[in-house]
Amino acid sequence: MALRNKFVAGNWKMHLSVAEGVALVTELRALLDGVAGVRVAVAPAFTAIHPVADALRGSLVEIGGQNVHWEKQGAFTGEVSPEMLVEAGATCAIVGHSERRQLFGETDEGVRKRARAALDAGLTPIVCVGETLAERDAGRTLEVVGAQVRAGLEGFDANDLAKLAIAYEPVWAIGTGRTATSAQAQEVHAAIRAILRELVGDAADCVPIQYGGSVKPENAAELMAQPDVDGALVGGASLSAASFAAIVRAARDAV
Ligand SMILES: O=C(CO)COP(=O)(O)O
Repeated sequence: MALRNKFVAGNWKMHLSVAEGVALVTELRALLDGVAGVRVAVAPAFTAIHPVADALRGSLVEIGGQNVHWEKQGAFTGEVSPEMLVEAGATCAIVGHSERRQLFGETDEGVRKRARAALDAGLTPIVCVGETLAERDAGRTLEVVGAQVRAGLEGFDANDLAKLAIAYEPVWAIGTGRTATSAQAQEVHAAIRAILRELVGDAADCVPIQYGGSVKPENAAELMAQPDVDGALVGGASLSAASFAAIVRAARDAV
């Protein structure tokens, strides 16, 4: 699968102060010295993006926002624009995380607008999709995830898709210690790839699809050995430089 590099991103969520974040990436860049062929990013809280970017200057580790608004500026209290993220040093932005959808009412339409604006500003959107446990138990996983993918990417062409990533994060696996099996992940990733192929043909093969949900050094290699699992979006295990670096190495080795 030389068509796409593995892409591993750490979502720090509402964790780590500026000092803790800077210390973590200082250790991380040393641990990843010489590790090539994998795209790596960390997504700190907004307040830590600039200092963490400074601490990563000259390293291959990139910075992401945990969310991004679609307007450039204006009366949108609590939001951050794509241009602001770029200025602070970010190169990517998570959009549509299940915590945003479930706790803060974000919709597929908003996710699409955030992804569009991120792309237009030169950021790589990481578009998150995933089913709840009730939806999986009802046999609706592919229907729910498929609908999120189609709605979130409506109007996007092959050029756009070449510049974004998708993260499949089953809600029941996030922060629970309960990982999808590699076969469960592969099934959904392959279904997402099939939808992308319907939308943009062979360009679908270039889109990295990350898996997220209790990814740890112990399960990363098996997950990423699946043909359509192109990396990981890591929560808890990204809060330690050693475990995040181990997951990055697993991605590098799982060609
Ligand atoms: O939500 C996640 C990443 O965005 C996954 O979180 P955990 O790795 O802590 O399960």
